[in-house]
Amino acid sequence: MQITKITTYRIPPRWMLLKIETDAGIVGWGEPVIEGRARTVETAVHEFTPNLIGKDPSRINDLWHEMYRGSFYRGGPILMSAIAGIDQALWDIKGKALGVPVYQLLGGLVRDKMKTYSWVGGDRPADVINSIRKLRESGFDTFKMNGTEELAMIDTSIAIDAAVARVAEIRSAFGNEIEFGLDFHGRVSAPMAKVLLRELEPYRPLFVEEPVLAENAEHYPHLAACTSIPLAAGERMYSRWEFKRVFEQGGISIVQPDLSHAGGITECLKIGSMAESYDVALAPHCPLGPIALAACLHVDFVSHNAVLQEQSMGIHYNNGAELLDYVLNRDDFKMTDGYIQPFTKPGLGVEINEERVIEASKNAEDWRNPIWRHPDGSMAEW
Ligand SMILES: O=C(O)[C@H](O)[C@@H](O)[C@@H](O)[C@H](O)CO
Ligand SMILES: [Mg+2]
Repeated sequence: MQITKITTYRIPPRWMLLKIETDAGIVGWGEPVIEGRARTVETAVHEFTPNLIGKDPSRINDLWHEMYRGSFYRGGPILMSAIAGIDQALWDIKGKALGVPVYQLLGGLVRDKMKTYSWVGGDRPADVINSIRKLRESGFDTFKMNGTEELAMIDTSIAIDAAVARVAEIRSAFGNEIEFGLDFHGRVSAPMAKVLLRELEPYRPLFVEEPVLAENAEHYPHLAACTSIPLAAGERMYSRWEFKRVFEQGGISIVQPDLSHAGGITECLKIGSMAESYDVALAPHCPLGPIALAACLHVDFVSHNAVLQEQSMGIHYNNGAELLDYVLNRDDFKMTDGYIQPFTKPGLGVEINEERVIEASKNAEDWRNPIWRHPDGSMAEW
């Protein structure tokens, strides 16, 4: 079999799908994207393309190394997202060619269903109580929200109390019938993270995500030493070589590699198994579309230390299209009480509605994350 064509489709709300065609008529789909840099990743995909046309798509490992090691300058969000989408599509092709779901090619199921969580509260966490109430009706009991709005490097007790009050309100409304993670979203400096973690301790969040920016990872062990709250990170780390330093120094209890940012199924499977050897849990990051989520789930279904899966249904970013809008058969994702059942179809197990994708790609807007500023006019982390 040979790769004959690679096509990319930038589509609302802020995703990109990639289609790899072969001379055997088998097609694979991937989802390479960095939110806000779709065009840059698209260029990176098409820079890899000439070297992929004519190649045997079954040689996923060799193609992965050629894309990764063949670039003198390697790693980082753009190249690793381009590689991720191509890798996902190659696994989709392999599963379809052999007539089995990808997880069967990775050793088969370690679980019968995968637990997911839902976002609530939006960019500026508000109205979370009603959102949680609504989502509980569809069986969810685990949620995630932003832990705070923008925060100065050294902020006030009022700002800290506002963040804590929101969490206290959730606990008093639902007790321990629900669990929730708090995403600090890189908005919190190391000094403020220490204060917030201490004040949040009594409410036992399930985890605190990106307690500081990924580039300040050296703080993870110190922050972990001053709290019992599990710390989570990973969406802005892009390869084993970044994760290994975090495993070595300790401090992170849950890693969240993004299957569309960190080199795809091939790389994230390795990151997950490295994590297991450090007794670190795996909870893949996925605020994106259906192919990204499917790729995550195939890794979850074969990873002993996979504990939770992010999915973007109803997420505050999905304006203009929802998670399953481009999927021909919504039952590809069988969700009951917040759990997703294993795929049954070959490959990634999701049939893309290509007609809808092509239509939507015709006038897809370029999504950009908001630019936030502090009251004094200085840049704030979004
Ligand atoms: O945990 C999450 O989903 C992420 O922090 C998410 O909010 C960001 O990755 C966002 O997609 C960036 O544009
Ligand atoms: Mg996050």
